[in-house]
Amino acid sequence: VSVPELGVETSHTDELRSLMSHINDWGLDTFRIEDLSCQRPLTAITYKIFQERFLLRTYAIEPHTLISYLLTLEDHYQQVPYHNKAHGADVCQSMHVLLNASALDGVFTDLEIMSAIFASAVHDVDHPGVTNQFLINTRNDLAIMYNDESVLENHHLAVAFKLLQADERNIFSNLTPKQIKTLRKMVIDMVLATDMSKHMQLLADLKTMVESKKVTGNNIIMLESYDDRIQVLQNMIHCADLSNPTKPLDIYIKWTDRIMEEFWRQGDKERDLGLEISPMCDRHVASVEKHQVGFIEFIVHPLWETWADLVYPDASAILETLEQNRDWYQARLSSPSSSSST
Ligand SMILES: COc1ccc(/C(C)=N/OCCC(=O)N2CCOCC2)cc1OC1CCCC1
Ligand SMILES: [Mg+2]
Ligand SMILES: [Zn+2]
Repeated sequence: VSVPELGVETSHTDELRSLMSHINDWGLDTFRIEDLSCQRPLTAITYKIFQERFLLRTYAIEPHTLISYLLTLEDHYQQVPYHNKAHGADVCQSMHVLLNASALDGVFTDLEIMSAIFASAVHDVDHPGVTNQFLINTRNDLAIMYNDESVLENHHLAVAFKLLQADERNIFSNLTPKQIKTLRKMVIDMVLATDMSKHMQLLADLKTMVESKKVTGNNIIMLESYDDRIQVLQNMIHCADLSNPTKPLDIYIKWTDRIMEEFWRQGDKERDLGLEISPMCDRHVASVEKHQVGFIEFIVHPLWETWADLVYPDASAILETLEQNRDWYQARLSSPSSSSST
């Protein structure tokens, strides 16, 4: 069974191929890839990364099996404003770039790298566009199923692994049982770490690691235990998940428009249900710029500053862009407020 060169059927092959040649660059325009890939950004990007890292050869993965899994995975992302297949594709590509930090050169095994790319691609599959708290407050079946604990993140994992059970989609069929066991544990640990309620603990542990950072002669980070290795991978997927404010401003603004629309639709549901409207979810009380400045000040910058310390100087340019973007939103705060999309 033959597969198209870029993994997806498109009439824009030349343009898509040229865009894909920037797969290793921070700030790749996921929205343009969404259009050029005929609405298949997750399949196109993940397929390219697997090829770029020779993972099909290393793990004897059939191209059509990988495409079949990725297309089905992509179809299981819901059509919600933010947590859709474009976000999955964006986090996957961002993780791919973070893994290339020179401070991490040769640190992770191929299995750990494949686990990280796979975890990123699947990390929000079947996201319903509402928060864990909303699912808990409305006694949603998912909250009942997962006893209010990391409800969404447990669901994303269950869906991702269930899709692997079909032979024609089982991309890990040629891994040894031990490899599959290790990959499954690492993917679970990484996706569960994208639950925002784990943020403070993750960041505290990362800071401790940075303070006691051990490096080799040429500034490569030394990670001896599984706990140390998975902690770095968990922080990487968390950084990738919270990377929108570190991207070129025009791309960041598009992500802001999407997350706000998703939050406001949740607020609309809460209003209709007579529930208290969650913070930032009331479209009639919008302060988009203020919330983004707060998000960067209290969550995103502390995380990325610590990450930039760990892999110094690899993430310095990213931190620079984050600070410029914060200043841009800050400046709009003091001037007469106008919608963030203009
Ligand atoms: C571009 O703006 C944003 C991008 C991403 C995110 C978040 C929180 N991503 O976190 C991953 C888990 C997640 O999505 N959750 C779990 C907690 O509740 C929120 C939904 C928030 C953003 O902006 C928010 C904050 C300031 C105004 C709106
Ligand atoms: Mg998530
Ligand atoms: Zn996410």
